[in-house]
Amino acid sequence: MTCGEKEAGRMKTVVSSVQAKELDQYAIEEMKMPSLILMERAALAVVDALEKKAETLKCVLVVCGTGNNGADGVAVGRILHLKGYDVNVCCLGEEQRYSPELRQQLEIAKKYCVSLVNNPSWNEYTTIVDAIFGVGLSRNVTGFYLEAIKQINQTFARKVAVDVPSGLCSDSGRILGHAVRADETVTFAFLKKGLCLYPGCEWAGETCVADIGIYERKNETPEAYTHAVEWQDVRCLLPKRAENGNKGSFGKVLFLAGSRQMAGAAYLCASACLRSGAGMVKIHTAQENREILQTLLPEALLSTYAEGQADFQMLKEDLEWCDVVAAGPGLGQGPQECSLLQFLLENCAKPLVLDADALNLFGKNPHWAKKLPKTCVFTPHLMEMSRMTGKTLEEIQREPFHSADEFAKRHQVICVLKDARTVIAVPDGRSWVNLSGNSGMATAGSGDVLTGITAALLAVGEDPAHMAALAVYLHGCAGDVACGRKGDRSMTAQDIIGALPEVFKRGVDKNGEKQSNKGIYIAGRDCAKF
Ligand SMILES: NC(=O)C1=CN([C@@H]2O[C@H](COP(=O)(O)OP(=O)(O)OC[C@H]3O[C@@H](n4cnc5c(N)ncnc54)[C@H](OP(=O)(O)O)[C@@H]3O)[C@@H](O)[C@H]2O)[C@@H](O)CC1
Ligand SMILES: Nc1ncnc2c1ncn2[C@@H]1O[C@H](COP(=O)(O)OP(=O)(O)O)[C@@H](O)[C@H]1O
Ligand SMILES: [K+]
Repeated sequence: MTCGEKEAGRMKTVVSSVQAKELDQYAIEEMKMPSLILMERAALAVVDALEKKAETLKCVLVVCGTGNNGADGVAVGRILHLKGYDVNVCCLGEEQRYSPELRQQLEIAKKYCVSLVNNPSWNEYTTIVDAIFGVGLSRNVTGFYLEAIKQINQTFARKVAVDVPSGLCSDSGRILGHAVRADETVTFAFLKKGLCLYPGCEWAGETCVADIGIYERKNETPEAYTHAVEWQDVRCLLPKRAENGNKGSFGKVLFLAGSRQMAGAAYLCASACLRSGAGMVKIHTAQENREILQTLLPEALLSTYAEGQADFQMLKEDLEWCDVVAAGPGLGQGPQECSLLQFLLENCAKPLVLDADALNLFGKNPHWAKKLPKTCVFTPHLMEMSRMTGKTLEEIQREPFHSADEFAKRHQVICVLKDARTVIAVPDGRSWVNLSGNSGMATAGSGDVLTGITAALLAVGEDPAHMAALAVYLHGCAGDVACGRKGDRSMTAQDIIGALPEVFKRGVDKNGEKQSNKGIYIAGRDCAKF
C-alpha cells in the first residue's frame, strides 16, 4: 500500500529481505525520510510492544549485532533507559564491523549514559530484546552469535525480537543454524515472507507489523509483492449477492468427482460448494454413488455412469449446462476416469478447478497441458506437486513461492500450493500466502472442501486469482471456527463445511475476526488482533 492508501482495504503486503531493504532505501532516498528517524520510529514501536507487558520490564537486556538491526536495538536500549527502566545493552561482534548507524546509535547511547555490558549474566533478566540479526542475516549462525542465541533461548525471560528473530531466514522461514525462539516479534513496515512460513512463523511468536514510515512505492503494480488476504479483503472482494438473483445467477457448478470407493470426496466438495453460495451443483460420478449422494446431499443434481460405460454425451451436456467445472476429488485414476478427464479438457472452455486425482492424471499425461482452458486453478498439495513436476518434497517446501510461481507461469494457470501455509501464484506474477487455518485441517477430505469453495467463488467473482486466494483464506477461517468448536484433534472435513455459514456471515460482521490471523496484527489498529 502507498502512504495515501494506507487503510483503503488493500491486502497485507509481504516482502522478501531484498524488497525490505529496497523499500528502506526508497523511503530514505526518494521520500527523503532520514534513516535515523525510521530507526527511532522502529525503536519506539518495539518499546511500545515491550510496555504492553510492563510487568516484565524489571530488568531488560538488549542484545545487538553489528548491523542496523543492532542499531535498532541500541536505540531501544536508550529509550528504555530514558524512561527509567533498568536496561543493559550488549553488543556482539567486532567493532570494526559495526554499521555507520550502529556507531551513531552507540555514540548517542554513551552520551545518555546507557549501560553497556560485555558478558551479561543471561539469567538475570526478565526480558531480552533480540537485535542480533534482522533481514541482513546472510549465512548460518556460528561462533559467539550461536552461543548467545542458545543462551537467550535457555533463559525464562520474555523474548522480543526486533524485525525478525535472529537466526531465522526472513525469506524462507528456515532456521539458519540456530534461531531465537521469540515470544513476540515487532517487524517493521511489512510482514516478511519468512515470518509467514513454517517454521519461521512459530519462532516469531506473536507478530506485530509496525508502521515506521516506510511504504510501497507509488503506483506499484500488484505483482510486485506477495500479499496475505485479511478480513477487510473478504468484505471488498467477495461479490455481493444480488437481492433479485436466482439460482441460475449464483453459479452452476459441475463436479467430476467420486469413484465407486470414494463417494465421500464427491459429497464433501459439492456440499462445500453449496455452502459457499453456488446456486446449483451437479455431480458427474460413478453409478454406485447415486443413492449415497442423493441421501447425503439431496440439493445436488446427479449424472452417473456405469463401470466401463463412461457417457461422454452426458458429460458434454453437463459441460454445456454449467458455469464452472471442478474435477478430481475421489475420481480415481483408472482408464475410464482418465478418458473422462481427457474428454472434459478437450471440451471445456469454462473456468476449471483441478484437484486430487485430476492432478495425478495430469502428471501422468503432460501433453494435456495444451488442452487447459483459459481460467484454470490447480490445487496440489506437496505430494501432488511433486508428482506433477518431478521435484522432491523438500525442494518444493524449501521454496514454495518459487515452486508455485514457476508452475503457474509454465502452465498459465493459477497454482494453489497447499500446505500449512498455502501459497497461491498467478501467471502474471501476483502471489499470496495464506495465514488462516490450523493443524486440525490436516484431515482427510479437507482439500475436497477447498475445491468446493474455490469452484463456488469462481462462479461469481470477477478475478479468478482473487477468488482462489479468498477461497483459501475462507477455508482456513472455517477450519479455525471448526477447531474452536471441536478441537484440532477431533475436527473433520465435515466440521469445516459446518463452519462455513458462520464464516460467510462473519464477512459482514467484525466479531469473529480475532481467530484467523495467527497472532499477526498491525500496531495501532483499534481492534488489536484480527
Ligand atoms: N534505515 C534502515 O535501513 C532501517 C533498517 N532497519 C533495521 O535494519 C535491519 C537490517 O539491517 P542490516 O541490513 O544492516 O542487516 P542486519 O540484519 O543488521 O545484519 C547484518 C549484519 O550482520 C552480519 N551478519 C549477517 N549474517 C551473519 C552471520 N550468520 N554471522 C555473523 N554475522 C552475520 C553482517 O555482517 P557481514 O555479512 O557483512 O559480515 C552485518 O554486519 C532490519 O532488519 C531492521 O531491523 C530498521 O531500523 C528500519 C530502518
Ligand atoms: N497444519 C495446517 N495448518 C493449516 N492448514 C492446513 C494444515 N494442514 C493442512 N492444511 C490445509 O488442509 C487442506 C488439506 O488438503 P489435502 O491435503 O488436499 O487434503 P485431502 O486430500 O485429504 O482432501 C489444505 O487446504 C491445507 O492447506
Ligand atoms: K532480530
